[in-house]
Amino acid sequence: MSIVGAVLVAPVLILLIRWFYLYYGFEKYIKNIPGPTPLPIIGNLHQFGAIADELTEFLGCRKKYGDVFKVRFSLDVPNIFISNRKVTEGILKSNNVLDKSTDYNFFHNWLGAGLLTSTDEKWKMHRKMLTPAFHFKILEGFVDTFNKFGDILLKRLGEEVGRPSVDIYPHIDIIVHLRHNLRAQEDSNSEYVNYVKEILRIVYDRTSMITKAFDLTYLFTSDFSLERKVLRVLHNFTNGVIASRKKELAQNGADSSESDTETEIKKRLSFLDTMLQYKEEGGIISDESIREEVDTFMFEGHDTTASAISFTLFCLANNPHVQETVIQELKSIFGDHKADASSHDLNEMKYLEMVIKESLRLYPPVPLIGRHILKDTEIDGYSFPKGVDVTIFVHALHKDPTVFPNPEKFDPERFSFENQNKGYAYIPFSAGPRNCIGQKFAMLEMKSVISKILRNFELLPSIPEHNPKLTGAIILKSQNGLCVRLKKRKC
Ligand code: HEM
Repeated sequence: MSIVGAVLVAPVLILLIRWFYLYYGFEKYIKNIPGPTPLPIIGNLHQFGAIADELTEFLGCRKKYGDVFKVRFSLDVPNIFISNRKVTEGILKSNNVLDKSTDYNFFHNWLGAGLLTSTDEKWKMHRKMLTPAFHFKILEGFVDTFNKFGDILLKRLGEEVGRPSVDIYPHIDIIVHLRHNLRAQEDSNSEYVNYVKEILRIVYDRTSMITKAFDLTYLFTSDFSLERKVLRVLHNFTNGVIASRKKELAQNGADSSESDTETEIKKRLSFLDTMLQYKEEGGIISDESIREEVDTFMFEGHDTTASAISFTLFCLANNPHVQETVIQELKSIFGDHKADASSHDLNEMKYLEMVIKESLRLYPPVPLIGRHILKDTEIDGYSFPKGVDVTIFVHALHKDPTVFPNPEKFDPERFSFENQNKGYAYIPFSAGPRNCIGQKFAMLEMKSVISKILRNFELLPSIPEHNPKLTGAIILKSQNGLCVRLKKRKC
């Protein structure tokens, strides 16, 4: 063999040896777990990467192999998919399984080690520091802001009245983003929003496409340079938000009397203030860490909430009896008054909360949650050896017919007062120590936006009938939009 031939063959041989070594190393512990047969080096990437809709493929595996199955996406580690409630509980409750799975590494260039992606002491410290920013009393302060942006949304939706079919998602998406981000409001094309979409697409592709999954081959794709450009814009943007807030605090002080606009900025960024004050008082947190948290919250707080609101509106449009019951509840709270909802009013919307919960069951905005196993772990007869990734397959977990009879049916009564406790069979906000820090905030915002829309518009099924095509392994979306019809409500 020539020297050139040897140079080309040697790396492939090394990769093959490494793959077989790791494959058999893990396989002896997880051979009782079924799954599709992998190919050397690329594992099962060829089976998932080539199709646009991984979620459907995973559901296919769930059907074929059961509620615990294995897949190999990466060069090194198997990924065990779980939609079994007992095993889910064992994983999410464990203090030994707090690290995120290998896939989350693709977020690092953007989010660094923010709350979603960080581990160990840094995560513990930041979680403790940021938890007070989500106290009920602080959240109450956001209600006026929700109302203000709800009014902008009503104006936009008013222009769609009478059309046979309106995709509701882009309207909700833009309002949720704008509400979180003052500077995006100044940018009518919302460059920031578009760049967030682009980075999510890049991260998603990296989790599923052979050419993009490996660092070495990724270097030669067009996404490599695009990602750098997108990150420059996103990080500059966030740094700008932080710098202007720092300046305001320096000029006015946190407690100084403020104009309406200033108060609003402060409310919207109160978790940022928490970090800036912590630093001011001598706490150790770098500017880079603050930036990572702001990016993390902007991501976690937007796309999830926009997805949840849009799917709930779609469910309401297609379930007129449920919509009517929500309207009766709203009438009992507001009577004939046109006033905006207060935080007390939002807390009274018990049936609407059941509706939102049922929508989060059928359409969980985070359909997959990943963890990395750091210590050999045994749960309910399954071995999870150190080094494997596990994925809690929330989308499938939520359709367990033993907990949710007739699981495809939209039925808010499943969450009535006496039916509240679903344990680990229902986890739209995850559960255990790494659950969603923003869940109460999200529920308040969802109730505010949805009740405002329903008080002004009747939601009807679109013409022609619309069937969403679910997609998205990071955030659940519909490939063909979420279409409804809007009619001005007379009451
Ligand atoms: C309907 C809306 C929302 C849903 C369904 C949702 C769901 C989730 C889920 C499933 C996780 C766990 C992710 C994982 O382990 O990979 C999570 C974590 C997180 N969420 Fe949410 N979320 C929502 C809204 C929000 C909002 C509004 C915020 C902030 C304002 C937020 C901030 C976070 C953060 C920072 C984490 C990481 C927590 C940690 O690891 O300590 N989320 N969320």
